[in-house]
Amino acid sequence: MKYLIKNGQVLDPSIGLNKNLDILIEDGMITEISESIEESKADKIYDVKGCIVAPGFVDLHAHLREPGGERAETIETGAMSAMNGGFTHVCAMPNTSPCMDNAAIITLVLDKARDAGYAEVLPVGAVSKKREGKELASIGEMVQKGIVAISDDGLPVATSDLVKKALEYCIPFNIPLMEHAEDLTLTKKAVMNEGFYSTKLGLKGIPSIAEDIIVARDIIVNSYVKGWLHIQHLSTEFSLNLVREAKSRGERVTCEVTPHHLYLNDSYLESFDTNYIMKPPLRSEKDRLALIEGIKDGTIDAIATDHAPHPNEHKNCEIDIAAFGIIGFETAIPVIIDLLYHKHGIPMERIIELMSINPAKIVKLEEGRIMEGKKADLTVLNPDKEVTINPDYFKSKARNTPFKGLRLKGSPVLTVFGNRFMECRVGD
Ligand SMILES: NC(=O)N[C@@H](CC(=O)O)C(=O)O
Ligand SMILES: [Zn+2]
Ligand SMILES: [Zn+2]
Repeated sequence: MKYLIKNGQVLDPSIGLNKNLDILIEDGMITEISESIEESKADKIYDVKGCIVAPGFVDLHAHLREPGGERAETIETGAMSAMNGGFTHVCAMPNTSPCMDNAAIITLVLDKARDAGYAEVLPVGAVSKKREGKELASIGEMVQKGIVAISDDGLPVATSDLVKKALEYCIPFNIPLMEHAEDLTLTKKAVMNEGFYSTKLGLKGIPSIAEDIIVARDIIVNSYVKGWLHIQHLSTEFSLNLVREAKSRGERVTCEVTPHHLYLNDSYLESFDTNYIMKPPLRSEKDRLALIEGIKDGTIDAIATDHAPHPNEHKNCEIDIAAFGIIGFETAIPVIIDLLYHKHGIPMERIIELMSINPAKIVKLEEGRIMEGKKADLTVLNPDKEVTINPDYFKSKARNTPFKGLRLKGSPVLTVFGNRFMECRVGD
């Protein structure tokens, strides 16, 4: 099959490309890019006038739940949902059951992802065996199978000793240790950010220092061993400053933030809706604005969804027993384009850097350049199309989103990865 993507604004900041161009794709490869390509050359034509054609978006942080959590999501539904949201690559966190802590299970995940044939799945191996925080998992063997990072996500790396060993172990493989920064001694039975709203609502708070203490610990260890630390779902102003300072000292520290921590704050908990419950919790307005500053000044490397599907019964319950986490693939582009591009005037190039170029670099992807002779790896989005988010269109099995019914400006339109094409639909 030959596909022609016509009339899009092709934007690839990594090679300084910003031009209205047509793209011809044959057998999954880009064979021609030029100002006007004859329609007769293609079997199928997508006219994407008014849309941005960007290198495929890469999500550094997602939970696909397989094996073990298939009632919430499978690798197939997760990878399909990712493509419907505009992602061509997603990193799968290892908190499955059994946990992704050995070569055999990494192979299983990759086989299932290949059979599914949607977004490419990049597995992240556990730091410790069974994520118990006692001894290192078989990291070397997992690297051979294709893990792109290690993380005990859902939990912090348990001890300074383990952080040190894990960072040292990763140096020859040149992969990051991805940290879920939460000091568990400070977060027991807590449900939301500690502050004005937790006091007002009478809910037990998760203090911002629970995150900051672990970020500080890890930065100290990382500067000592000269490793590569990546902070996951960073949510506080203080942690952001720690990362900013580490970067200014030339240390190798990268970080991601989620669309929900950029868009929402802890005041939304007044609704008592369990779809506002996640880890880290939605923070104060001051923290949220600091994160937007971090987007503007370059401190933040990537936007990652932390797509965390849960079955309905784990959310349809009292707030203090609800599961933490929300789905994110299919709302990321509308939330980010509406907020960062339209409301904060952040250039589209910077958004593409945060959602494609930088995350692709972190997991060392070769694809993604919009050039003749390269594999087609594209995210097409319409920045001016308004959508009312409607989970009925979602490909994810789960429905735990706080963005249902929200009207947002910006929508994914088409995702292309090789021969895999998906026309996106996330709302009306
Ligand atoms: N973010 C969450 O609230 N939950 C994640 C775990 C995690 O990312 O820490 C999950 O696996 O459900
Ligand atoms: Zn986490
Ligand atoms: Zn996570």
